[in-house]
Amino acid sequence: MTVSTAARHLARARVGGPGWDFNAAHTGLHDGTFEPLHGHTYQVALTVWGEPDDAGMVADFGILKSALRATLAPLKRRTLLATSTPGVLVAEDDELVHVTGGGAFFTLPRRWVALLPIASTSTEALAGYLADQLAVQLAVSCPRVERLETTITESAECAATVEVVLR
Ligand SMILES: Nc1nc2c(c(=O)[nH]1)N=C([C@H](O)[C@H](O)COP(=O)(O)OP(=O)(O)OP(=O)(O)O)CN2
Repeated sequence: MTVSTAARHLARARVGGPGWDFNAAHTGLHDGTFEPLHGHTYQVALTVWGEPDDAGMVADFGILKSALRATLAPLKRRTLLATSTPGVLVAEDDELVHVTGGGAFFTLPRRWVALLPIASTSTEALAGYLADQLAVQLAVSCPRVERLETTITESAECAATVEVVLR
């Protein structure tokens, strides 16, 4: 006997996880003060939801991995600096980036830095940055994706997840 159902299937596809690591430095802001600059080996994952197509896919894993890889590439082995932190001035010239505020003043070579238009480099903020970048890309390349979620794991015990609803 064949059992059929008219229920709409919302499928979830996931890429990333173990093996999707990148190293970066950052400094979190705690009570308005920068903590010392330090590094993490961040691990990332991307999950998408949507109704599968006739081939049974919500989005091709290959396209999802390419989008995730492209989004991570500018962050790898860089110092991640937020450019929209209240009370912190980030100024750049061709060679250098100068950061003033949060109880610190430091200068780094421009090529070592990824400037991110976010308010902090907390794990949550970084997950939100990735989610926003991926939402823009997947809205074009994966039109069946209705919702996405990025997770960044900064250590065995600390991770953050941000969700974006596309439509
Ligand atoms: N919700 C969040 N909390 C904290 C974040 C964050 O991004 N989101 N970040 C930090 C620090 O910047 C740091 O990266 C991690 O701190 P912590 O886990 O406390 O790590 P430590 O090694 O310093 O602490 P141990 O107690 O030795 O594990 C803090 N909080």
